[in-house]
This record gives sequence, C-alpha cells and structure tokens, in this order.
Amino acid sequence: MTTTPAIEFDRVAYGVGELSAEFAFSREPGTVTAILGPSGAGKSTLLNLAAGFLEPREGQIRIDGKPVGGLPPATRGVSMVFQDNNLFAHLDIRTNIGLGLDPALKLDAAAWARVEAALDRVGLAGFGKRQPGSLSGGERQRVALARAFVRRRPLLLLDEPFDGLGPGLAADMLRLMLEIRAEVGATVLMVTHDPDEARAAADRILLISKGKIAADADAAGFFDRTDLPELEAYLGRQRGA
Ligand SMILES: Nc1ncnc2c1ncn2[C@@H]1O[C@H](COP(=O)(O)OP(=O)(O)OP(=O)(O)O)[C@@H](O)[C@H]1O
Repeated sequence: MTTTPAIEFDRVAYGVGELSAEFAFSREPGTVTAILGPSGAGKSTLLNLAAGFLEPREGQIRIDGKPVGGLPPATRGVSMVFQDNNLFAHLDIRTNIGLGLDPALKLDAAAWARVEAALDRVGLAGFGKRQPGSLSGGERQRVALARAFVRRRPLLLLDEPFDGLGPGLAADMLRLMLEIRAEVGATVLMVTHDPDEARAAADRILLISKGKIAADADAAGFFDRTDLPELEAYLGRQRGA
C-alpha cells in the first residue's frame, strides 16, 4: 500500500518578477525537509505557494491528496511562520496566540491554558499581556512559533524560523519543533540558511537554485556531496582546490 503524500507539487509553475519558478516534488507524512538555496532563489515563493498566499500559474498542489487550488490559507490545514510580520501589533501576546486556535477568539478555559502552556514552552511564560512592540525581535519570533505550535496543524511551513535567536536558543526551538512534530505527526517544510540546522533536523533536503529544484535528496551526507555544482556554489566551496 502506498502512503498518500502529505504534500505534492505536481509540475507547479509560477512567475515572479524576473524569476520563473518550477517545482515538482512530494513529501511523505511526518518528514522534515530543509529548503536551502541562495537569496532570491525562490524558497519563500515555494512556501507561499504551499500555504495559498500565491497561486500556481500552471500545475497543481495537493495536500493530503486533495487539490488545494483556489483554497485560502486558513482552509489548507497549514501553519506558517514567516521571516517577520507574524503578529498583530495592536493585540497582546496571548490574543495573538489565541487567534491561532480560533479566529473568532471563542476560547474556553482549557484553550487559554493551552495558550499559556505554549508561551511557557517557548520560554515566554508571563509575557501574555504584553504588546508585540514591547518584545525583542527574537521574542516576537518565539511568539509566532508558539502560535504555530498551538494550532497543531498537519503541515508546518517555516521560513527561517530560528533566524536571529542566537545558537543556544535556536537549538532549543529546533528541538521543540521536533517534539511538536512528533506529537502531532506533522510534516515540516523549513527554509533555513544554516547547514547545521538542516543536519540536525531534516530527513530530506530541497536545494533551490534560480527557481528550480537543483537537488531533492536525503539529508544524511548531503553536505559532503561533491557532485552538485549548485551546492558547491551555495556553500562557497572552491572546486579542484
Ligand atoms: N512581489 C514580487 N514582485 C517581484 N518580484 C518578486 C516578488 N516577490 C518575490 N520576488 C522576487 O522573486 C525572487 C524569489 O523570491 P523569494 O522570496 O522566493 O526568494 P528566497 O529564496 O526566499 O530568498 P531569501 O533567502 O533572500 O529570503 C526574488 O528575486 C525576489 O526579488
């Protein structure tokens, strides 16, 4: 019996600015994929297509076997953490997280307890009443992670989620992400610029170059490969030295 992929890009094409992006891949449920590639390669574009913030020009995206063309992000069973602008600036932290559980904010005591527990898990217990503007960038990023985690959606889309946290905290948040992934059985697509993060967390790698998938490979041993010019260029390794 074959497993229905958690997500499939079936010959998806999308034009943005100068870039013509073409993506075709699929992922088994519960896998973690690190998406790597140079700045401007199309990594965020890929996540935004999956989430439904962008629509393909050609091809089809399926989530859990169902075509999602035209479906808004809220109905796709995905949670996304962006590089920035994740929070509503005029709402306090607990409300920002609570909205992830119910956009109408009709939450019972147990749901608010989950909000507090999520804040605790990202190391921000007691921050619930504060406004986003009074938090540091890294603290805001952790609130966005708490909101994504509390939703427990089957597909987690993370765009450089641990950027700017510093190595220790980034490692803590990465471990937490893997715990939540295991609890929920979620599938993760994660853009990162950090090979160590990819090594620590990912089962698979998607290397993106100029809007195309240059490699769709196992994470194990990926960075030791010498057969991929795009990887050499991305890592800045000299050939034949
Ligand atoms: N709305 C837009 N209009 C025009 N060009 C755009 C638009 N959005 C993105 N682009 C361009 O599309 C290309 C891909 O952008 P994308 O954000 O997907 O790259 P990325 O790989 O995530 O880069 P980074 O690592 O720097 O975040 C870039 O050249 C970008 O300038």
